[in-house]
Amino acid sequence: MLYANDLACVKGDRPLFRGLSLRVAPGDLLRVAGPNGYGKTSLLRILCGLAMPESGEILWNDVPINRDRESYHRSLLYLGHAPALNDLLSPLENLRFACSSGGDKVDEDACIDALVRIGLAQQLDLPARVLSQGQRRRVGLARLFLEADRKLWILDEPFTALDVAAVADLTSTLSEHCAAGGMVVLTTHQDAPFAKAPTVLDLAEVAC
Ligand SMILES: Nc1ncnc2c1ncn2[C@@H]1O[C@H](COP(=O)(O)OP(=O)(O)OP(=O)(O)O)[C@@H](O)[C@H]1O
Repeated sequence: MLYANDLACVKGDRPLFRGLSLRVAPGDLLRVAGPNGYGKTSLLRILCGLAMPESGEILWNDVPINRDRESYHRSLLYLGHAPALNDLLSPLENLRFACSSGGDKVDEDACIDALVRIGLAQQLDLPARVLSQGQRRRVGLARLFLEADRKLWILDEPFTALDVAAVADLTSTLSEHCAAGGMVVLTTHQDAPFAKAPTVLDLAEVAC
């Protein structure tokens, strides 16, 4: 379970939010909402341990995340808002690199299956620089099929640039992860067709 208690965040000299607490239990899908610049990405990076809050603490299974970062990061998959691709590498090479740098053993056939499943069968060997924005997004999202054993998925704008069918597919994948006892925290500015509406945390309510 992920638990954040009384978080405050300051960027530069500007306080973004304070008094923010949240709890994400197995099966939960939490949508972090709020206008541009209210701190959604900042919060997700804090929850991942990539940035420090001004105050407050974050616990994973009752242990502060900075006390056992390795175990926390083994349970976590974070996809940032911009697909981090090397333009010179193919989708397959990018996916293998992303998985191996995350510490996972990389099975080439599984990577190919994941890319085919996400709709990139025709683009497996193209350099990433020629991919469309939606295809670039899909390369990153293919990790979801490879890392389902990571309980907590933290996803920044995962629906951006996806077409209607891909949005529906991703919605199903996220729902299935939660139904299997996983947890999802995401940001999005668009409505996605979840069968069960996510819990919403609106940063406008804790903004400074
Ligand atoms: N290093 C920094 N120094 C100063 N300000 C920063 C820094 N990093 C982020 N900010 C500011 O913090 C605010 C929150 O940024 P953040 O990316 O978390 O917002 P967001 O809610 O995710 O926005 P969007 O909906 O546009 O993606 C913005 O006003 C941004 O300019």
